[in-house]
Amino acid sequence: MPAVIVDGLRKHYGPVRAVDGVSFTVAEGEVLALLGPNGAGKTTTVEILEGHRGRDGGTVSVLGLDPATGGRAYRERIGIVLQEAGFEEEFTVAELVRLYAGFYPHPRDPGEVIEQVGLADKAGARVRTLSGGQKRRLDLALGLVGRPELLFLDEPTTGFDPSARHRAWELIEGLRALGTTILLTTHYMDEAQHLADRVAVLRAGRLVAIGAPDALGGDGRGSVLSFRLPEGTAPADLPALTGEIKAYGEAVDVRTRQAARDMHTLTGWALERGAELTSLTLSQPSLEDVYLDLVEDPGPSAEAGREPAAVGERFKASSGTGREPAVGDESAPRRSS
Ligand SMILES: Nc1ncnc2c1ncn2[C@@H]1O[C@H](COP(=O)(O)OP(=O)(O)OP(=O)(O)O)[C@@H](O)[C@H]1O
Repeated sequence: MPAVIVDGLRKHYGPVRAVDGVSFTVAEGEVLALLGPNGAGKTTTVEILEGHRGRDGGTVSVLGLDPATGGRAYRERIGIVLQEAGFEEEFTVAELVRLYAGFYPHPRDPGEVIEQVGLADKAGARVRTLSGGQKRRLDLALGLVGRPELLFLDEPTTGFDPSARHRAWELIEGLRALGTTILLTTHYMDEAQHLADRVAVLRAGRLVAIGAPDALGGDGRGSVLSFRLPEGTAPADLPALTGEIKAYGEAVDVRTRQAARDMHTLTGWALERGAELTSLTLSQPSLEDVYLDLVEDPGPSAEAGREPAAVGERFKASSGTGREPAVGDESAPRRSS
């Protein structure tokens, strides 16, 4: 049985359809990354799964329980790392991690967790003296200490320096290796690519694609033909290609589904001119390219009533709106924002 089953989930705030009929599953031990622009509905979805927001429709099962009614038994089995945690500032790091450990029946060793997140030298420091990135690491420690079966990570490395980010990734990979199911939100495509077994892309409250990071978009992704313009030529001089041409100064990218044909046209054109095509490469679009296609493409009218794109389909989306979330206030253990 999947660790998470979400079916037809809906949450509306007046006219705003924050989550508008979203369905997906997360397998036991899987890492799923929820992606989407600001206001797409990621936090709302995650907070419903955490049991911190109510829903207006649909069914949700997490670890076999309904988060809305699972109570303490449910909260003891999950870990939550929030985007912006409010801390008990006068505690020391060690005191706070120990305090949280006390909320759970089978906690990890607080000292070990502090070490794992790289705060050993700050164990005795008061929380208010920590830097922003160090507070985020403390967040992570508090999410881990209860030995959760399922961990929710809301933008877990925002504000981390590059080495702290890699350390956090290693930590998350370690948890995955131990069989922890992880649902994370992130705006970093490299993070999703690195950590996630699958990514789900939300846009304006709807799921527009779900699949492995390398397969998102499937055959529909096409290829990217990249080269530098030969000297003395402009993009306007290029021959007609089947793919879409984008020039960035002298660098040109062609997104194409007919790579052989476009490559042939292009190299023929260069040969005729006695020109060289330097840095000519053929590659797959990055997760970021595919993501931007998904969230930037046409207006909302194009997606009404659409099902999430199966891998291999063309999918469309446009960006969501900004948000001012009012975080639900039910239930401990959870820090207030
Ligand atoms: N408590 C609330 N009251 C009213 N509208 C809300 C509330 N919470 C969220 N919304 C709206 O719901 C939509 C989805 O917001 P949500 O916070 O889920 O987006 P998100 O994908 O997490 O965004 P971000 O990347 O900025 O964190 C937005 O339009 C937001 O303004």
